[in-house]
Amino acid sequence: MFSFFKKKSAPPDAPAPGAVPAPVAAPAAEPSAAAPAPASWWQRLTGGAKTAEQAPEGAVPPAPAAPATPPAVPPALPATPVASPPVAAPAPAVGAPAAGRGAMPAPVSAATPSAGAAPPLAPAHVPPAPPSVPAVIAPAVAPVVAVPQPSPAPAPAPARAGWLDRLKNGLRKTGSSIAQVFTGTRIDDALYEELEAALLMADAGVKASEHLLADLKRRVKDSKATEPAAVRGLLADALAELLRPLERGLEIGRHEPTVMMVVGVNGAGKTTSIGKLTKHLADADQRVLLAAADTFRAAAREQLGIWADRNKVEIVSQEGADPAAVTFDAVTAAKARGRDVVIADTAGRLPTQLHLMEELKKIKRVIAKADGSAPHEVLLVVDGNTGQNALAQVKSFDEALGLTGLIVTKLDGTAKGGVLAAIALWARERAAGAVPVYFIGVGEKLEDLQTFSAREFAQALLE
Ligand SMILES: Nc1nc2c(ncn2[C@@H]2O[C@H](COP(=O)(O)OP(=O)(O)OP(=O)(O)O)[C@@H](O)[C@H]2O)c(=O)[nH]1
Repeated sequence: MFSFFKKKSAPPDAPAPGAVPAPVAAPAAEPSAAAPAPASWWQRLTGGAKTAEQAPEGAVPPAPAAPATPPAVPPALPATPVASPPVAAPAPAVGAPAAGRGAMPAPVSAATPSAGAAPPLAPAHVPPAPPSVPAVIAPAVAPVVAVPQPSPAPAPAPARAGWLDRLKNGLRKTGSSIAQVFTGTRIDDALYEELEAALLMADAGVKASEHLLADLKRRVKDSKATEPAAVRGLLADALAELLRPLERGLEIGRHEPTVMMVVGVNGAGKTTSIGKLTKHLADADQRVLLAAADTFRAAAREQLGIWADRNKVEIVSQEGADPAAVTFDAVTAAKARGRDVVIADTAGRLPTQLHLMEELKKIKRVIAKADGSAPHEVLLVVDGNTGQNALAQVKSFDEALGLTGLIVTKLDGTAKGGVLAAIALWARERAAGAVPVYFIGVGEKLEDLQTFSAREFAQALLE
């Protein structure tokens, strides 16, 4: 079973979890500091917050024309929202009852969008009614929230074993694997030198390699270890400790909707990761709306459209439009329709392409005009194959946009996974705190997007 999200911990200023009421009639208004903390997706799932306030897709108005440019100020009603044509999608039956996951019937009351709140924007296609809350996990009691814990046990559950093997195989693809260093009989300078070389080969970089070696020597001394095999265990501890600040679960539900902006260089795996993420969100009864903010590359829009069709979620997409305008309309529509999550897929770009980086900043600014608290996540997708270059990308995109999370892809095919140690070391010095690695990609299949566990990753790197 794919375990994707952790239960959200209560925000520091929120009332005690038990006192958090399920938002039974949440409007699409921007959250204010004084408002009670909204329930997480998990809370809504277990607290039954999906209620009649949801406008069924049957109430979606027809598609008008798209704006040429993003509005300068956030209008209550966008004058000309995006009309995105269906992307080779068979139109699902409008108003059809939800099938599959839930035991409870889909909402049937079609709330007509109010004239003052709902923008007349239409999605590329209208998915069936949202899946209902499975009865088996809908207790009426207030939900319990818990802080995500790093997995303490090195022995993975069978479900994780498959992808862990792929991760290990990928990370093993170096001529001198780190594990080989510990096959000798003595702990001496030669062992440490070999280890440093192996860490550098794994693209941990000079600073992180030196940090790990110094930490390891201290641990060896403290534990009075005498066998190289024991040193390997101590290195796993040191690495897991270094990586731990990167381990944090993605929270959904603090905002309605949670708006995510996904950025990265060309081919990093943005669209694929969005597709996988969308699938898992949809499976968790989250109503997702995608924004195809790569408006110039037809293939990019089509690829996202295919994921939207597959997952039966809405997409806002328009060829040649301003990416910021498309994103603005997507956020506005999601707010009006009470969607849970908006994910904006942006075009790939190098951080050195300054005009394109300016475009990303503009998208971010315009999202904030549509929803003052958004974007709630600015996610950078980096290709693990790029090694130290991934660190450079993280730094550059962070400087331009202020990242809130990372997705590191293609770790199934790289020997350069050590770069995560370099990212972790950099994150220690970051004024705004560590940027978490929400997910890692270990293949092209749906189940190959996994949550990041510092301990598991450390073990995999050292095998
Ligand atoms: N092996 C492997 N391949 C991946 C992974 N994630 C993505 N890919 C592949 O990487 C390629 C590029 O992925 P895309 O999702 O198109 O990348 P993108 O960042 O959206 O690309 P642009 O839109 O051109 O910027 C595709 O062939 C994906 O299947 C992963 O974790 N492992």
